[in-house]
Amino acid sequence: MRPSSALAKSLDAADPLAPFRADFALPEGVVYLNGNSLGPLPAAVPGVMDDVVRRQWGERLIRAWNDEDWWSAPLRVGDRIGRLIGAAAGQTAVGESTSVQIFNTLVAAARLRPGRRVLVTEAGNFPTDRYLAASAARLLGLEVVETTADTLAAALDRHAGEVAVVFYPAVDYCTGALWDVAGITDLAHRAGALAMWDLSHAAGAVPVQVDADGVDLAVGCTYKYLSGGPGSPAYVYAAARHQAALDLPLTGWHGHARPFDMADGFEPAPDIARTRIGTPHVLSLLALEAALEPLERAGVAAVRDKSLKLGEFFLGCADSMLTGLGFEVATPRDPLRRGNHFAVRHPEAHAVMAALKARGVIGDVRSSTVLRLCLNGLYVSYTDVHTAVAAMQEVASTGAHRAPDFQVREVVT
Ligand SMILES: Cc1ncc(COP(=O)(O)O)c(C=O)c1O
Ligand SMILES: Nc1c(O)cccc1C(=O)C[C@H](N)C(=O)O
Repeated sequence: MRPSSALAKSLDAADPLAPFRADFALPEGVVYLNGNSLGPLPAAVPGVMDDVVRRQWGERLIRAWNDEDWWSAPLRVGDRIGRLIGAAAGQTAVGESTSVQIFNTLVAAARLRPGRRVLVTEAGNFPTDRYLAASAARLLGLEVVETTADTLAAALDRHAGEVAVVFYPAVDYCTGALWDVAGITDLAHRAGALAMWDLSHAAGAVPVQVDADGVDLAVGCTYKYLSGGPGSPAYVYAAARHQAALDLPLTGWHGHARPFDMADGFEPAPDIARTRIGTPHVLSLLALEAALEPLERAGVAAVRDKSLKLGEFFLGCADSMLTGLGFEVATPRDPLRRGNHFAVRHPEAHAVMAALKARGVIGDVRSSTVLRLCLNGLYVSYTDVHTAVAAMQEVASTGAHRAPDFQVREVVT
């Protein structure tokens, strides 16, 4: 059937996840397709934060570390995120920023393979991942080799016996391509290397099975598909088999085996707690904890199923409404090879996105010509998708984006 607003309406009426939209405080008149950058505010979070700030902090004061169990929050919330990425309990902790966790975990990963001098990363990895891989390599005297999924096997052969870690993103932040976590992890292992993954664009969006896939280490941010809020703390996964040997460069007191002994020397906790560093960002951490509930209730598999259906509907709309208007879908069409956002090239992407935002359709732009549109099945509707594509058609066919207002590039794109 030809994609239309009527079809969108009927698909919405039959959508079992439609009620989950009410779990998010989305403003009226906004089509929010930027959950791959900042997930929307879950409706329950303001009430929880009011309690955390006024009662827990305001009234319980320092006692809240025990009474409200602030102390255990990094591992408690870690286990909840662990369930979303296929990790059994005791292997995931929350805290610090994604960048800090990437550096800390990557150095520790390389230290698990002493004598190996190569760190393999993915050429299109998010900039912070590449910058930090380069810095970790400088610190450890390693060489960084950038590969793509197509060139990885050859690079591992070329550097046989030398590769310490293969560090890949599960979903490409720009194109939305989904990498084969199990297959690449296996390749890394066959080369004697460890596999470390950045799950930022995958966790909560696509089914990830870190334990079943034999992943060694992983990190990810929580403000995208987990809706933890701007700057919410990242998570680190360390497979149980590696924890006792994990030599992390940032040895803060929260990762000590007995933090309140205030001992002279650092003795790492025997388990995942050693990945803790300093005092967690408690307010953000507790906002994140409250934010996870709708996704947990819906289940990642159901969200993924709907997101893929939204994707098919989007492709149908794009094929029938955007042809000849300068747009080109850059994300793989194969559902097995795409994550949860679409990359659509347009030579005037910044101006087009500015015009779309003026019409209430919010996405973002990367690599100057790529519009990113995130179709998160948890709260995006078929009608949203149709509205967005209709706005793209209207803007590009009328040249509305060429208005002077839309020629100014914003600081955050
Ligand atoms: C793949 C990936 N890694 C890391 C980050 C960000 O790291 P941080 O939260 O430290 O800014 C992002 C997004 O900003 C990302 O997309
Ligand atoms: N982390 C962000 C930020 O601090 C400001 C604005 C956007 C972001 C993002 O999350 C960008 C995102 N990781 C990306 O895929 O481009």
